[in-house]
Amino acid sequence: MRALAKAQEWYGPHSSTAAEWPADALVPAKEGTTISVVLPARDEESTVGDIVAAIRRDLVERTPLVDEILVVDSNSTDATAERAREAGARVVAQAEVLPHLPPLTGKGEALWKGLAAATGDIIVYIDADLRSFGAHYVSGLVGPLLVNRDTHFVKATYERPYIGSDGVAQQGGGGRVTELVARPLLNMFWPELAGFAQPLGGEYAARREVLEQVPFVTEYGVEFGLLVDLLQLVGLDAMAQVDLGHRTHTHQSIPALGRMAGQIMLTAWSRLERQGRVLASEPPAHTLLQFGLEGDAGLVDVGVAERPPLASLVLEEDLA
Ligand SMILES: O=c1ccn([C@@H]2O[C@H](COP(=O)(O)OP(=O)(O)O[C@H]3O[C@H](CO)[C@@H](O)[C@H](O)[C@H]3O)[C@@H](O)[C@H]2O)c(=O)[nH]1
Ligand SMILES: O=C(O)[C@H](O)COP(=O)(O)O
Repeated sequence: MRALAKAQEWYGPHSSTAAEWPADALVPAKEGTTISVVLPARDEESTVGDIVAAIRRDLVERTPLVDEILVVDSNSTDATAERAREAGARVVAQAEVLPHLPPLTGKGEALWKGLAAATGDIIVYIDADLRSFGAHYVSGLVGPLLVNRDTHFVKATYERPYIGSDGVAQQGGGGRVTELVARPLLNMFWPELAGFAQPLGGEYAARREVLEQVPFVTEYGVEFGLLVDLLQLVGLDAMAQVDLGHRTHTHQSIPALGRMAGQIMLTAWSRLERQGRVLASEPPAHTLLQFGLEGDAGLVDVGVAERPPLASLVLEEDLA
């Protein structure tokens, strides 16, 4: 109960809206701090170009807030890399960053490789499948970091509709894994984080030095793992939330969300074990039996791997 009260106390002083952080007012606060926007992208040729072009136009050319736009091409089989490059991003292939390491897959891997390849002091992660992107997403997320040196991590919140195949938007219907899995788990085990309304959202910003000190779970466990690990590393008062308005993106199918849910549950389990809060007599299974519409069934692996804190790797390589 005390932790939940802490979340409630945190909410007011650590919440703001994007309108409070106009890009041009933030430029003087940079004082030499460099900002990289990193977009993980797997087969996002239809959206990535517009997002990159908007950042370039509004936050590089019109207002000099962003120093680098980096797209991590996550094994795309479409024209994602070309579209991103044409729009003005630097593009790196996920497998070609730190190529001496055995490659892993998934979104978390793309984010970790993006951190390794980007140069900025502040890293802003933005999903490349957004259909509602505006430059205020980036300025809103960096605002609290530029203005308050004690803030280390800023997470977005927004209204998330579900847009059906008929194009009709159902208000508040999006974020199904968020509502059915992630938020219940956080409220049960890390109630201090209950004030983060969109814990799974792909838009957040942080100082490089803190991101380099935490592990990155591969696949879709990455956002859940980062929230829990950063809470432990920097504490709730160094974390903030900014309302970016609304967010629409490409929805995944229910079976795909089932796999995402499994990855998030395994991430939560790994953190409970690491924090000494559960003692397992055997590890949880990481396979999921899923059924198709034709009654067909198949096993899928929802196990997640983990990259170590980037700083530990750099240190190891320096010592070698
Ligand atoms: O192997 C992958 C999978 C995804 N992505 C990219 O990551 C972003 C988000 O992925 P998406 O498949 O669209 O995820 P969502 O269904 O939108 O899942 C939500 O919930 C996930 C779990 O927390 C978060 O990782 C997502 O950012 C969040 O939008 C997109 O730009 C993808 O192209 C990769 O780069 N590599
Ligand atoms: O964040 C989530 O819960 C997942 O991305 C699913 O989102 P959706 O229900 O809007 O597709």
